[in-house]
Amino acid sequence: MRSFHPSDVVRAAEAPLLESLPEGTLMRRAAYGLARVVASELRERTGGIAGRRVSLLVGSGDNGGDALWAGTFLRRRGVSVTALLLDPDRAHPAGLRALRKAGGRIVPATPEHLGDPDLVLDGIVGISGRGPLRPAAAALVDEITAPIIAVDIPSGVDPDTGAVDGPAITAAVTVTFGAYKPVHALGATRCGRVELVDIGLTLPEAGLVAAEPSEIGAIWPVPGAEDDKYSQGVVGVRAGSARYPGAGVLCTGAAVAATSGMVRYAGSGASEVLARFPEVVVSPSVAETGRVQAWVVGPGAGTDDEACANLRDILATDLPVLVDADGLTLLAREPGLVRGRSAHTLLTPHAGEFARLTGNRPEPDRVAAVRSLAADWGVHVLLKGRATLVARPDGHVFVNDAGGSWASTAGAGDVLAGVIGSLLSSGMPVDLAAAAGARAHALAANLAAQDPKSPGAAPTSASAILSRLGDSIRLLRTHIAES
Ligand SMILES: NC(=O)C1=CN([C@@H]2O[C@H](COP(=O)(O)OP(=O)(O)OC[C@H]3O[C@@H](n4cnc5c(N)ncnc54)[C@H](O)[C@@H]3O)[C@@H](O)[C@H]2O)[C@@H](O)CC1
Ligand SMILES: [K+]
Repeated sequence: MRSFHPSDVVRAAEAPLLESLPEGTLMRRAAYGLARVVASELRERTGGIAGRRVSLLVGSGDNGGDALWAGTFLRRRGVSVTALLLDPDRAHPAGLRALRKAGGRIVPATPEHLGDPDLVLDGIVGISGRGPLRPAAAALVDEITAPIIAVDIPSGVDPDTGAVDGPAITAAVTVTFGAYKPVHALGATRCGRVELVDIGLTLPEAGLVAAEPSEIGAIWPVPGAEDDKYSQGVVGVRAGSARYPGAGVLCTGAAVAATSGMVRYAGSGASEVLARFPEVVVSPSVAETGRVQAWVVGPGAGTDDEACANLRDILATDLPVLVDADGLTLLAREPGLVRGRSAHTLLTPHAGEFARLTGNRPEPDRVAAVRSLAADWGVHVLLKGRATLVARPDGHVFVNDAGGSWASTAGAGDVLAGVIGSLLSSGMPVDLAAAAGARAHALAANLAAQDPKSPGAAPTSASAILSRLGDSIRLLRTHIAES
């Protein structure tokens, strides 16, 4: 698992080292690692290091100090370094002295001093930064055409929430120190590739984690020698309606593709489902559906009296239940249906549905928002987005950065619900089922946007995502062999 630690935890972990090590050691350790990444980027991008040009954007804190020290180390490798000071009176004194001694140029942060660098280091603010870039920094950043390497975090992006509320850095690479911070998962599009430099911190267990592909591949259920169609889990899908028959087809099809267990469908779209997936066992109603080990209820299922009665009946079982889409709209009116359940419930809202459930949109602190709903209602919550979050009632959160936004298309949520429902029926713990499903779904969407016969990517569709689920799961499972 990759762990993400908020800034107060990182600061607390730094404190004993700052006490015990000679002054400046920790910063030089960080800056040395940073300089190595910068050097290798220079080599990769320009074919060499000596004689290349690097500009440093230097703010008023230790983040600027890191940049100045990295500039000092780069000078020693023959790089031409210019430090642009945003707040000359408050720039890190020891870092300034060191860079000056090493032959770096030190100038005020104005556009005419930017020059034509090969790379720019963003040392404007680190984990103590709050809010967007201030106007002078924003104006300077606007002029930059060279790739930016962010020091610790991309400035202007909130380190703990990844929220952006105005001008901010978009980096090609982010070099972080001691620990990954939440921004590296929640604001991944601003960070580019993230490199971690170990500075020897001892950290507590994290409350925000991301599963590695190999870990998901390793837990994905596949049939064993003793398995039959029932032993692998049977999922019931109550999705689709006369108005939205496609939701039933997509959700059920995804459940079929995700595991080898059996899929039962209950609802008015049975003939459409059967026409596309003859392996599904259909019945016209929830009451007539045979035994299942988990339910998915809600995608395109409507909000009429019958849909409401079905939701009640399904939630009255002692089985894990995933509630999505129309099911969430109904729940918003009657949260009592899930609050008292003894079995697990997983709610899978997008931001708008989240607002319907809680009265507030989840931004800007999506992690806090999802934790609060999970704890309040005693449920698991999967909040959809570029970074999908899965919160347990105890506050533990999985994050999955989709690595692309191709899944932002109609019906993609129905596919996600089917995948996770299938994993739930296999007996997988709810948070892992949700995290694994989110990962496989995002990967399938990225695959669907690509074409092996031509480079690049193009918009895709829920049906195409469904058709690439098998490839996605195969890819996740091959990571087991690789790692
Ligand atoms: N403490 C240490 O020894 C180490 C700290 N490290 C670096 O230190 C950073 C944290 O440094 P600091 O706590 O000094 O603070 P920062 O450098 O993150 O921020 C400096 C100051 O910027 C101001 N500021 C806040 N928001 C701003 C904004 N939007 N625009 C402009 N200015 C703003 C504030 O006055 C803040 O105190 C880390 O991110 C990391 O880069 C690393 O060198 C590792 C070791
Ligand atoms: K920074």
